[in-house]
Amino acid sequence: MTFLPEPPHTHGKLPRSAVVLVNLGTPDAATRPAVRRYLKEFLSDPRVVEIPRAVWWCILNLIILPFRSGKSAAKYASIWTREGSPLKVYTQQQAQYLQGLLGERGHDVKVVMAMRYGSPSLPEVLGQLQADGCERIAVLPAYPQYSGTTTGSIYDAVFGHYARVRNVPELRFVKHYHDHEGYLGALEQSVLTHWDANGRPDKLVISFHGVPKRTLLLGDPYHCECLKTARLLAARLKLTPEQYVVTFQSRFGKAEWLQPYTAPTIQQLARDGVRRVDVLCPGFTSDCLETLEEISMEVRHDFEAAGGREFHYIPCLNVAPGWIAALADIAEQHLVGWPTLATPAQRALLKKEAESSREAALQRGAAA
Ligand SMILES: C=CC1=C(C)c2cc3[nH]c(cc4nc(cc5[nH]c(cc1n2)c(C)c5CCC(=O)O)C(CCC(=O)O)=C4C)c(C)c3C=C
Ligand SMILES: [Fe+2]
Ligand SMILES: [Fe+2]
Repeated sequence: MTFLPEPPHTHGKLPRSAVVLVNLGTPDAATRPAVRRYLKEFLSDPRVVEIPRAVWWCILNLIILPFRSGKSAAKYASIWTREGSPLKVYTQQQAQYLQGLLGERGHDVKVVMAMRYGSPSLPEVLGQLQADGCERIAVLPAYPQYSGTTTGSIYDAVFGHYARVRNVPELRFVKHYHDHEGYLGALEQSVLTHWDANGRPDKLVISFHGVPKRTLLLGDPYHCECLKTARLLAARLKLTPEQYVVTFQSRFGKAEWLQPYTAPTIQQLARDGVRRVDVLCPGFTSDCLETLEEISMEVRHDFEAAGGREFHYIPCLNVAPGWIAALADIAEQHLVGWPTLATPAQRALLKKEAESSREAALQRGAAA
């Protein structure tokens, strides 16, 4: 075992703190080879698929990758933007706005984003932070609900990277924020804004990404955290149990996943005469393939084909100001005790930097 080379040490240089916002990852392009590369890395993770390795290697390489890559690439093409994959574009913007807001709150903290699969990879980003002199790192997964398949896997990748590093920084990990006031408040605000503009549905469908049911039986808290998010959000929206339903989407493979499944539930609602459904996906903090294609295209079509009249997809939190404020609150709660608070002169500089980064982001948005 050899360790990675250390960056040169400079005496007297002030160590900095950093927040790494980590999301799942996405292909580099909406093409068959790029999607195949991404799926191979993602689906080879033993946290994601818990089948004996030799058996899974055969299924993955001989069946899944040859058949799924092309189909998935076509789906990605339907949501791709000029700037790239929505998941990556939003995560990048969130990191930028978070850096700006933490700066406005007086913190001298570097905020960067990383992807668990694909690029920019965790080893790449963590290596760069070390080169930049960051000796305190807070890892902030983009998943409000903890699951071993997602958050647990990010932890693995961080530990795996530092297992190869001699001078390991001080580390903190956000585990979950499924019941965080700021997160719930941002969700509530996005639903109310949608309802103010469009009226209310007959049923609100709160759809989370599924996981195999086996993981729940083996102790993964994800299902419980999803139900808690939904219950707390419904209470804020003053919904009765008849006015909303919690479902699980994106089933993969033949095994049973968490139920009820989103698509069949929504089809049944249409058959039962429910005229309008609104769908919210609070487990995703950025819009992505699973929301923009699966929910807003496929499930919308299923609902309408089954006789439903009005289907509304309520977008993810993305860069909503309330969400960026919640991210800043969550980050601050994990920075406690670290010397991130700047002097008045540094604060003025941070404020100026935040303003120019906000302007640059707005100009990029206007140009896109
Ligand atoms: C095979 C098992 C899978 C598990 C378990 C799983 C859990 C899981 N995933 C997310 C969030 C996202 N998943 C996304 C895409 C996606 N997910 C799987 C499979 C599992 N996910 C696949 C094969 C794919 C790729 C697309 C496809 O071919 O269908 C995405 C979107 C990525 C994007 O590029 O836009 C997200 C986000 C969570 C939160 C989760 C468990 C809690
Ligand atoms: Fe997934
Ligand atoms: Fe999907």
